[in-house]
Amino acid sequence: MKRIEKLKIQSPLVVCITNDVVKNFTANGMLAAGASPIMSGEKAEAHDLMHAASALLINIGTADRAKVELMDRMMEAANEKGKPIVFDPVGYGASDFRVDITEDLLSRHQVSLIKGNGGEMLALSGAESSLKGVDSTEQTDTAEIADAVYSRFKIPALVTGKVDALATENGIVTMFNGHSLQGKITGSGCLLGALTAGFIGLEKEFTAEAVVDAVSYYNLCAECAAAQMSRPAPGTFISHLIDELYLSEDRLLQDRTVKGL
Ligand SMILES: Nc1ncnc2c1ncn2[C@@H]1O[C@H](COP(=O)(O)OP(=O)(O)O)[C@@H](O)[C@H]1O
Ligand SMILES: Cc1ncsc1CCOP(=O)(O)O
Repeated sequence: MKRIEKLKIQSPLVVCITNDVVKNFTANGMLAAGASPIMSGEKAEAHDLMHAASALLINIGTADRAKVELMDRMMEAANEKGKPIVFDPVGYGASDFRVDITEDLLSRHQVSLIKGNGGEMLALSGAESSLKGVDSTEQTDTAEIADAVYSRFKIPALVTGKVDALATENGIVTMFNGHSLQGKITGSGCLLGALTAGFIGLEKEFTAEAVVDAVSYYNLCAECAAAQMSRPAPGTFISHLIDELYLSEDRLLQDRTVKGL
């Protein structure tokens, strides 16, 4: 079965421990694409939720001390049950708190994919980075950044931007789809993290193909969304993007532009 069809039929359950800004947008985007999101605020339900789930998303965008405990318990349960984890270090480098919690969680749990924008991921690699809050102003090539993060952690690394890059033990894949309006709505990268967890969850473990399809499908839907609009602008783009995630099918992936897979 093709991957998009499989997502829509199997609807993998993804536990999303994500930030307060994007919860609603993430849930709507996941549902539209065919996945089944569940958000949680209670660590006591970690084992039950991760038993039923196909994957876990951890996004530190509005983490506080209590949420870090929740993330810790969810990651522990996911590792125990062999469920893949996607980790999104939103705003890494913007504060010592974000750096400390990321380093701690990544040192104590096994993660299948780390994903973030250029600024976050360059900082995570240990280099000087330009980040303004949660937004990247980084000009460094995303492929170079992905490679640097992979070299540091030996965990597959996805770096987003105009060009997206995935680094794994097999080298670098670059992906060229997407629309500039994705950079003008909040939660664009966060939703991609959740979708990626759904695509990896379908396969039960990380595969580069699943991540490349997740990124390409999302970005091609964004291109289609913008093409529907007579005056492309952020407000209506959000609705069109959700609609395209719902309406599009596997054949859309024939239009993807990918190098290195
Ligand atoms: N200028 C752009 N052109 C095409 N796609 C983009 C552009 N900026 C961001 N994207 C896409 O938007 C999504 C989010 O990327 P990004 O803006 O880097 O993340 P974040 O929202 O975490 O800062 C990715 O799918 C990426 O490919
Ligand atoms: C604005 C903001 N502040 C904390 S988390 C967040 C959302 C960031 O979402 P994204 O990185 O996907 O644009």
